[in-house]
Amino acid sequence: MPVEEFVAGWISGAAGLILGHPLDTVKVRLQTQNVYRGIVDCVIKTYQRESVLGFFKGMSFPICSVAVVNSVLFGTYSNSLLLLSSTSHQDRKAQPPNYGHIFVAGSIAGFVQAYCLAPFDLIKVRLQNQTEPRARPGVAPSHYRGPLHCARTILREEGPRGLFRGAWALVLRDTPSLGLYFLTYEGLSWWLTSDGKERGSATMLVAGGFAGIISWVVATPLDVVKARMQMDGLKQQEYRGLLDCMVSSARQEGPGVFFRGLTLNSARAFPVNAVTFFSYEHLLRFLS
Ligand SMILES: CN(C)C(=N)NCCC[C@H](N)C(=O)O
Repeated sequence: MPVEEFVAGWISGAAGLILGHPLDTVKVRLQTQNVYRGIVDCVIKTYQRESVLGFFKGMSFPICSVAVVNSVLFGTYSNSLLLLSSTSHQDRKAQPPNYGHIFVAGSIAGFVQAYCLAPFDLIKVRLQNQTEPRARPGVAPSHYRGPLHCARTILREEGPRGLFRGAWALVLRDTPSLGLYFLTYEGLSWWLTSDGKERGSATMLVAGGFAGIISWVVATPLDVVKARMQMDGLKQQEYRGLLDCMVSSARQEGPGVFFRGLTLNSARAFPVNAVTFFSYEHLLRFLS
């Protein structure tokens, strides 16, 4: 089992995460809170109330967990592809990719990583949604004082299952969208690289960026449902399940609700995933 795929996945994921977190915070708030008139309004209110630090709420935990999550994603993808096509990362560069195998391996990786990601993502979303300014004397503290306090509080208030709120929506979001993610990356990389040549840095950046945009466009409707399910239960429980969340969100806010955060998801997807694939490929070359 190629260990370097796991290591490269971890480091590249951390690089992408730091780059995209501020936009991710704005997106999560727009998807779950009906108090903003749009992206600019949310950015201004966040800055005024919480300063620039508000955009980085909930980032420390994903920086640690990305080690697990991204190495599981890239490691499972690469090893599933190895099983399906019996070719290593090096051999695959010399022959045309089998797109069916790539989609299936990406979907398996998406399914597996969604389960690892679920509790970390839930904690990130809960912390990102705390709009109180930093704790000061005389100002009421936030419900959660940090990632570990958040995990402990969820366990106490909602039980162990509380940590997996929204996990099904996450699995449904990531299984097909990650199949598409790797399919787009491999397809574009193959198309942009002349026969017999090594994949170039510009190719990695462009293919990674478009893989991010296409997969996030497809993933956004379930991303909205996932974020709402994850916030459900904090005050009271509003939804009876995934389907109920979809139906009542559409009834109350119209079908457009499923595209909330689409612009931000697409805007952050290009740089985040360009950097992720670029560092992943270069780290793999360096490690193997
Ligand atoms: C559509 N989805 C869920 C994905 N493409 N996921 C994989 C890329 C994740 C990357 N850290 C990002 O946040 O874009």
